[in-house]
Amino acid sequence: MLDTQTAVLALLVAFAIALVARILAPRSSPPTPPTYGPRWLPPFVRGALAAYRLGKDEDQFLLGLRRDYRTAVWLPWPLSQTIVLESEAIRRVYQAPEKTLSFLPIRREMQGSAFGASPSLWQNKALMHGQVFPVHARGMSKTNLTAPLQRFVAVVRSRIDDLAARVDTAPSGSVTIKPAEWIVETYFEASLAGMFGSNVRDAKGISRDELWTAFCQFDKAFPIMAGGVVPSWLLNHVPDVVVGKRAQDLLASMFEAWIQDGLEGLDEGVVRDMAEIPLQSNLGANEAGKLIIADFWALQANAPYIGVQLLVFLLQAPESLRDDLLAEIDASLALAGALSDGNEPLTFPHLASTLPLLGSAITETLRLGTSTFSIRNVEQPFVLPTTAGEKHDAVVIPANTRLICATRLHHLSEDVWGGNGTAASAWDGRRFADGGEAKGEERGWRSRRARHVYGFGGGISRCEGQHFATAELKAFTSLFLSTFELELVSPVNKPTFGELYEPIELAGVDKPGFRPRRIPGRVGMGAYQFTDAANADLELTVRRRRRSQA
Ligand code: HEM
Repeated sequence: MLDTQTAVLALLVAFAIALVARILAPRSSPPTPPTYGPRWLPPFVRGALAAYRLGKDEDQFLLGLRRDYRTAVWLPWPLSQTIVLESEAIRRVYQAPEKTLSFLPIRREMQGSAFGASPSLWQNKALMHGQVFPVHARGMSKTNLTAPLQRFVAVVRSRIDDLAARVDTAPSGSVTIKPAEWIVETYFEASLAGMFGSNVRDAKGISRDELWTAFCQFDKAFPIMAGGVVPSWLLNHVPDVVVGKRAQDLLASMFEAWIQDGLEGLDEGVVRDMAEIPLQSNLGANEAGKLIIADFWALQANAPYIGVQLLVFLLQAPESLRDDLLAEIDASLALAGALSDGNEPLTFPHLASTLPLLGSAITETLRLGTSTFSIRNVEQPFVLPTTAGEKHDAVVIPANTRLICATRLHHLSEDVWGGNGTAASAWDGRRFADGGEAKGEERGWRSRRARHVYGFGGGISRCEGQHFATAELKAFTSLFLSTFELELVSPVNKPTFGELYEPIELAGVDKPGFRPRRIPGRVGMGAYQFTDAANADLELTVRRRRRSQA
């Protein structure tokens, strides 16, 4: 029989062995994210189901993913990527360096798959990584975009003058315009002149309408060509792609002819620098033309549509916000002074320092008016923390796979944006405007939160055009609002309202708000664009602004 002392000793030894065994035991690595869809279906059916549901209703699909899978989920072929769903996990992705989660190989590949560059250009890693990307990044800095911004503002001023002349000669003193068309066209023309100069169409004799049509056709095909979901053997049979590639050819030949003409009208800048790279590598003017299709597309595919949304939200916002905004704009324009000797006073520093409330409204519009799938190649296994209450405290995304971030979910998160009596889904133009100290807010808290909006994407793939785009939006909106009194013709009681518009809540407004219905299927592509029917329906009454006598 064992005495008590021996028994205690045996227990202590057993405990010590168990402890050592536990310490020495190989740690199990976190599991990979779950796979989308019911277990009993084969993976490709689950993948196809995910693709179908994503295209049908992006928001509903994404919100369902977060409810069912929380941090991340693997979407099988044809999507073949992990989708990251939670805010903290997305932040970790954006913090990761190129060597862990890479983007440059994808950016290079897109030059071929979406913009039509030949393999001799896009597969040339030394040329792309050594010249194209760094030259582009340098060219897109604010200091190198001074002249493009001046040209942009000059075209905006002249289009506003033309509209004002129409208003002045109208017997009623007002005209009704289709704002979605007029605003998009204004941004299109002004930013084209800004970045490419005014003569880009001339060498090939392409009209404004032809260029606009080519852009729309190319842009429609872009998500299919760039998405990498449709296999290449099928791609050239998709009708939108056939039309889009024809438009791509037209754009390439227009840019080619212009480049051969010495880029008439553009003395310097990022577009000229980009065109020089293939020329100096003896790849020819057509290749150079294809390279700058990327700039042309990036310039036009987002900013005009944010411009329309911003105006639609502002014109439905509480009157007090609009009054404060007009006062801010008047002060900014007064400080800038008039155009003198062709010197444009609306410069980057001026626009950045004088329009904080407009800046807040723009950031808020980016929050609710975009959906971006920042994409990465996973170079090394990447661990993501999960949220409280999940079965495991981390998941690992395996190497040699792809992941995308669902920024739309972060933008709709009540945990991040809710509280303060304003729902995350509501548009609040003051959300990022400081001045809440009297309500106990920390100084600068609101403007600091603007960094957490991912309308321009994030991390190593963040939009290189963000400064130019923000300046465009500030310049256009302040000149437009300071010249005219604007009123949206309410579509609310039209029988087609439900079909053409979607509801949106606006902070401080009792009645339901609306915005034009977005194009379905254009998922994760940045700014929402609207259906043609909604664009054609939306109307705006424009009259001269009456300034109150001080
Ligand atoms: C409000 C307007 C704009 C929005 C919402 C926007 C949004 C975006 C987004 C979401 C991305 C991808 C980010 C990611 O994958 O993480 C992107 C990339 C890019 N954008 Fe913009 N953009 C805008 C305006 C512009 C303009 C005006 C230009 C050019 C002047 C431009 C040039 C680019 C370029 C060159 C890239 C690619 C950067 C890269 O591949 O690393 N963008 N933009």
